Amino acid sequence: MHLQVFPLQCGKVAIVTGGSGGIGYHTAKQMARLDMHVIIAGNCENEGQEAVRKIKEETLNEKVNRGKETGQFASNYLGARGKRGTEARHQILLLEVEFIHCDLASMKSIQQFVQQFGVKNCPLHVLVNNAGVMLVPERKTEDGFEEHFGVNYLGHFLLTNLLLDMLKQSGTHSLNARVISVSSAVHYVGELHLNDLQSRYSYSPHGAYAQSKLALVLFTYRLQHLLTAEGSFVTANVVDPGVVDTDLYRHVFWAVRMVKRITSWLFFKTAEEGASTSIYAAVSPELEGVGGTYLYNEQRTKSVDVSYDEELQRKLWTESCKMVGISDISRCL
Ligand SMILES: NC(=O)c1ccc[n+]([C@@H]2O[C@H](COP(=O)([O-])OP(=O)(O)OC[C@H]3O[C@@H](n4cnc5c(N)ncnc54)[C@H](O)[C@@H]3O)[C@@H](O)[C@H]2O)c1
Repeated sequence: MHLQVFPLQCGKVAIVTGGSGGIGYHTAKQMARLDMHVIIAGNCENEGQEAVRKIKEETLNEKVNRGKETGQFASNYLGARGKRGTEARHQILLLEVEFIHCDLASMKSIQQFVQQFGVKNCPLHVLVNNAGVMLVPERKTEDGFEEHFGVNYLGHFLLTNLLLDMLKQSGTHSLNARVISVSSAVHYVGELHLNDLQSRYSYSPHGAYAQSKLALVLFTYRLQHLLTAEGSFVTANVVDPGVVDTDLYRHVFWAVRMVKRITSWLFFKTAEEGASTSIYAAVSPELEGVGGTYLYNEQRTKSVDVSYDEELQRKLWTESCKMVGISDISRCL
């Protein structure tokens, strides 16, 4: 698959949830390649730090070469020998990619993450709501939400709302801040049970996963509606990465996993290919000022009919505000 090349994004800051592995890792890495400052938000410190180390290692040489070409980077930083050179190299390694703990299954952890990020006092240009779980056994998040709904949707709903002011402050007329939420083609068969969002009365892992991904689409369209209404320079789009060979399938029945292992080269995208639409949504100049779209294979396409139901979008938003206890409810309506 052809991966597009995008202009450098120097000075921009991005958060990628679940950036320690799979599609999120390659999204974070590609953004770091484009000179963005990337924060990986994840629920496992070891995996997060390992991802940071790998991204730095893999992107450093490219940056050095690019710097050599312009003659600036190398002389300013890496051209320096001895102690100054070591210090400069160290400084580069400290910058540009970092991990901050954020467990989307815990509202407290999400709030702590936002606080920690806020202390940095830096702008926020791109938020990629990428993290997700699929077909996990029936269980609840720390706050008692069904896990697919809680992690895939509600955690991102809260995170986005808590970061919204920072995104609004960072977006400009010519360079909008962007919110990208990673959904799935499974949303086409999803049903939103407003009277049973927690799947209390009937639970199936497939149904719960599909509902969470449909909720992300409805959320994105409602968010875009609200942002447009108040004239914010922030856009929200939703992405379908396709069928991608990652750890997401670890809870799938073992026989299916065996078949997947044998046939993955035939039917599955690599994680790097799977990240391409998220990156496109995050940085493509073609999408400047464009929001409320469903993107697949770097193209705009239609999501399921019910996702355009504005009444349903509004009801889900209101219900979500109640569930996460956002006090400033006027902002949510
Ligand atoms: N792989 C596919 O075929 C496919 C298809 C459609 C959509 N998606 C979506 O793409 C996104 C990325 O999935 P992937 O395929 O890279 O899977 P993956 O399992 O490799 O990555 C998921 C990431 O989410 C993180 N995560 C899980 N629970 C978390 C929590 N409580 N808090 C914070 N982070 C958490 C994991 O640590 C991991 O980094 C998911 O939203 C998934 O639903 C994937």
